[in-house]
Order: sequence, then structure tokens, then C-alpha cells
Amino acid sequence: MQLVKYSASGNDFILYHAFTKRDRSQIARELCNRHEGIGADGLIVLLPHNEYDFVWDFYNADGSEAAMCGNGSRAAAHYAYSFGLAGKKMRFLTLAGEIEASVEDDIVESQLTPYKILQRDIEEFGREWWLIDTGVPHLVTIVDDLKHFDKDVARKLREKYNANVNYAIIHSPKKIGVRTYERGVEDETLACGTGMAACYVKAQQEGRVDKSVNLYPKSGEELAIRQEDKNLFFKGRVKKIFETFKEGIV
Ligand SMILES: N[C@H](CCC[C@H](N)C(=O)O)C(=O)O
Repeated sequence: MQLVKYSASGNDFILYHAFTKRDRSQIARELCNRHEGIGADGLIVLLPHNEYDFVWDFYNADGSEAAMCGNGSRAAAHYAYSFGLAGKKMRFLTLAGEIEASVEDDIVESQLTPYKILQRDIEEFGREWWLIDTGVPHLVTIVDDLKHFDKDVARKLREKYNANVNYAIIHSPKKIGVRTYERGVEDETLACGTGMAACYVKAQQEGRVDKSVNLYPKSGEELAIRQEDKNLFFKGRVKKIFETFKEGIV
């Protein structure tokens, strides 16, 4: 099977397309393993669909399936366009719902699924958190310095709330920095799209940022998010790292 490795602002994925749906969680664990596999935060398998350009299955590095992945949606859109599976503007289906994406060279914009604020004012470890669903669940707290990011705290909260855990800093009304501990990777990642979107939602709801904002994850790469009605449009660069062929992958 031909496999393609992408980095979407530092969040990295292995992608291929297939014709039959199956449980690929073991394949995900093997391919995403950074010592004995190719190494990635997740595996994305594109499958045919009679109404959408494609449907995907998204697996975290530990083999768990997730409903959505913001950075993965940008990589999948670029992959689909480059392999002629879709045009520059496309609609594809995830477990979280329909995603519209558009590709312009190596810049891809995804319209995320409508966000849901699940819980506000959660008090944990001396901080105030919100639980926000931006396709997958995210805990968000806003700090005055990202050095307060605490992986042990994040791990405990990930278990307690079965959610990704985000620390955000508001540099200005147009600039948010984010660090994310990702469920299913079970570590901090260099970027997390739905996590950055969740941080934007909390900052927006609290009137602390503009409608259109730049986002800076751990990788330092610049992304942008804007809100139109309740829709979030998330944009950034993707990089095709390499293609390879591996026997025995279905
Ligand atoms: N780890 C997440 C899925 C991937 C989200 C992230 N990579 C993104 O870009 O949104 C979860 O299991 O909820």
C-alpha cells in the first residue's frame, strides 16, 4: 500500500486511501509507532462515499478512533486533491459530521463542525476550565504564561474527563498561543487543530479576542481561525513529508 506522511503545523499523520472499511486500529498503532513504525500522531484512511468526495476513518497513534481532527482534516484535503480524489473545494464525512475544505497550494482551510460548550467554570488544580466540543472534547484553561503547562495535571484531567487538555495564552485580541496534551497520543503534540479552536471559542465567548485570530501552537507555526455565525474556519499550511510503499497494509 502507498502511504503518505504529512505534517499539518507539526501535527503529523500517515494517510492512504482504501476501498473497504475495516478496523485498522492495530495498523494505526504499528504505523504511528515512532520507534518501530513510520511515526505519527495519527492514521487517516480515506474511503469512497456515494454523496461526499470521501469519508474517512481517523485513528490516534494509540489506535483509538476519534470523531474529528482539525489538522488531520487539512492534511486529508490536500491528500485528496493531490491524488485526484476531490477538487480544490471538497466536502467529506467524519464521525463528527460533514467537513468542507478548500486547498490553495499548501494552504488548506477547513470548516470545522459547529462547536458545543459542554461545561463552563470547572475548577481543577487551582484553575478554571471549560469543556468544549469542537469535533472532539477539549478542556481549556487560559494562563498568563504557557510555562504553566503541566503534563502531569493534563494527564490526570485527560483521564477524568476523557478529553484533550489545552492551556492557552492570549497575547493580544488577534493572537492566541496554545499547548495541548492530546488524548490518544497521550502526550503533548506540536499542534492540535480542534484544541486551538476550543481555546479560540473560550477566548471569544469571554470577549477577549477578535472574530479573526492567529493561532500559535507548540510548533510555532502560524494558523488562522475565524468565525462566521457559529461556523469556525481553520486555516494553515500542510507539508507532504514523504511517500512510501509498505507490503501487508490493507
Ligand atoms: N486526539 C484527538 C483527535 C485528534 C485531534 C487533533 N489532532 C486535531 O488536530 O484536532 C482526540 O482523540 O480527541
